[in-house]
Amino acid sequence: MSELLRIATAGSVDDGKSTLIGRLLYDSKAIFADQLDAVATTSKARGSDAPDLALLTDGLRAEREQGITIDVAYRYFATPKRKFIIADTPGHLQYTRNMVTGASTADVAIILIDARHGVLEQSRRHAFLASLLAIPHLVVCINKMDLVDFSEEVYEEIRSEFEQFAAKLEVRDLSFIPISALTGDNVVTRSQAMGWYTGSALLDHLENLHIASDRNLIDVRLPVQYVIRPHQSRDADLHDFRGYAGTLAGGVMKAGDEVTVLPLGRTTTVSAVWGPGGTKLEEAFTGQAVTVELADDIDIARGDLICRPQNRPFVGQDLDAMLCWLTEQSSLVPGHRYTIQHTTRSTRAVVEKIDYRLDVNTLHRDEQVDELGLNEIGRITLRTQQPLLFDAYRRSRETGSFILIDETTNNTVAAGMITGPAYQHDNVVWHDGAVARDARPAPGDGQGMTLWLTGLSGSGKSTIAAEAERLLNESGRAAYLLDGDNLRHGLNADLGFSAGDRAENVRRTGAVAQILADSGQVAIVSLVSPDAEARDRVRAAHQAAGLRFVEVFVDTPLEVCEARDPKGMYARARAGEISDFTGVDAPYEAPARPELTLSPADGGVDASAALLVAAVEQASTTVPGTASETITREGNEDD
Ligand SMILES: Nc1ncnc2c1ncn2[C@@H]1O[C@H](COP(=O)(O)OS(=O)(=O)O)[C@@H](OP(=O)(O)O)[C@H]1O
Ligand SMILES: Nc1ncnc2c1ncn2[C@@H]1O[C@H](COP(=O)(O)OP(=O)(O)O)[C@@H](O)[C@H]1O
Repeated sequence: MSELLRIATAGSVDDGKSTLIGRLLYDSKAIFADQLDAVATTSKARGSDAPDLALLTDGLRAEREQGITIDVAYRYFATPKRKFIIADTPGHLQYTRNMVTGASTADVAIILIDARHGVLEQSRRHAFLASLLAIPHLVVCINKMDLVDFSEEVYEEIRSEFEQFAAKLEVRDLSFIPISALTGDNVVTRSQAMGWYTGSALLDHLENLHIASDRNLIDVRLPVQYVIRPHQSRDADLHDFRGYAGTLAGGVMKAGDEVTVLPLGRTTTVSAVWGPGGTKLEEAFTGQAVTVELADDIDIARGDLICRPQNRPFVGQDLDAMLCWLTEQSSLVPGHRYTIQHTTRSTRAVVEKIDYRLDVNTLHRDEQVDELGLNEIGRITLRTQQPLLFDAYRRSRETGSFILIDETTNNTVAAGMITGPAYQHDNVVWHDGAVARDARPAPGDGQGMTLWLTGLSGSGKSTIAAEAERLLNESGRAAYLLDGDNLRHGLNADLGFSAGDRAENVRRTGAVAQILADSGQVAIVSLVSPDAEARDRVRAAHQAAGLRFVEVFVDTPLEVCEARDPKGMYARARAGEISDFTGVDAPYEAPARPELTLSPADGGVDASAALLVAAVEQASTTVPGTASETITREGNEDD
């Protein structure tokens, strides 16, 4: 089955959007002969020999002009390689609203720029929206190249200006193609007139865009849409059937999986997964409609969510979100009550405050606002009557988005993208405690410190750290393991694996470790933490607070980690199912001067854990807050 690509187009009619869509349909022979004839006839009647391809989408435009029922029109076409859906969002003023509604499921956004005019305000707006909506791929088509003599300089100038702006946004994959939708240059076939351009034509680019790894296969999320109860079926075989139906919003689910049902929090096992038409599935993936059976009878209702016990969404009533206001009939006013529709759950919500309104052209934040009007985007704090089960939109577009409905008109008035749970962090002041560090009845000898294990996934950090934690506690020394995977289920559940998120992961974990160390315990951190500078910042913070910090490099070669592959992650990364995987397509910076380096040559988990315990003993003799020296190994002083 060829993979479907959802495309959102951005650009006004003048930029050549209709012509481009028409050209894609025409040159890929995706339109019907009678439509072609009609276009040829109309074009001739208007005195043109060449077919006016914009006419192909004119029918849609006419429909739109009559009313506002169709804001976004979808065009389907296919090539032997792939099927495509283009969401054709009309330009003009309604643009923001239409893009927010039409593009939220898009795999790729095409932004059109008129080569004669260069990067305009609206180009920046389109790029911002694509990034806000977390559309994974962005293709900037610099159109009408024929009108600038196919000039490479013009192309390069626009490209560099756009790149500068995009650098301020979170855009993962950005490409540029010089085209002429009118003449067809670089749309379906490579242009003869632009020999200097070595990339592929647009259709080729779209056909080969790698989207499998954009899907979230990690976070299992099944919002329950229907409960199929026993005795509801007249079919005797199905008499005892109790199933939970919905669309898998993330992850992979299969029989035998341990799952937790939220908000109740009961844990059970999946006993079967059914697909549409009652076919039993080996495995179900993100986006598939499924019905699951569970081993235990649990009271589950529409709006509940099935996830993995160790990987849960946020549960809460207070959330921060970016909100786009979609109607001109009213404005968003804090304090007003709406119905919020989030996955399969709907409840009441009050927008508590507008933190700022964002000027999508300049990215300027205006904090002095008390309402949001049509097409305006703002960051808001919202409180719901019932708790929602949500993720940050960056992590999951399905469990991270919602709409607001006006209860009096029943109209959708806003679309929202959740940034995370809302915390009350205004006006916070640090309080010094009344207990001095050395006055604490600390467990063990009270010599708190942080042991920071860094290394590739599969290097053995968690295994060695867990064993060291056991040994230390057994010997009466309070040690607590902060494992990266585990923290990502709670404290760091809103973080992904971008460089920025990893740095934040390290910062937060460092802060928690510091608290534990301050309390007299040994905080053992096991985190890939690939960025040397981020680790150094944690070290500096410890030293500034007069605490010991011991950096341990778990130096297991990539080949060994990959051969171990304890969670099958490397295989998935190599298959392109996971992107930005450390060691595969994301960097790892080894520590320059770690206090201790562990390697498989040490002789196994026990030996490595013993070295860690020895490191704790040795570090305890150093002056806290000073740069620690390399840990010497017993009987192996040269190491
Ligand atoms: N893209 C990518 N890159 C690296 N690791 C990934 C990724 N996606 C998921 N995982 C799994 O998450 C674990 C690493 O999380 P960390 O919090 O330690 O990572 S980091 O310090 O923020 O880089 C790591 O667990 P460990 O194998 O225990 O290290 C992986 O299993
Ligand atoms: N010398 C060793 N040190 C640590 N782990 C080892 C060693 N030899 C084999 N292993 C195995 O390698 C795997 C390491 O996985 P894990 O501890 O989860 O790594 P990480 O936390 O760094 O991702 C475990 O399955 C562990 O049993």
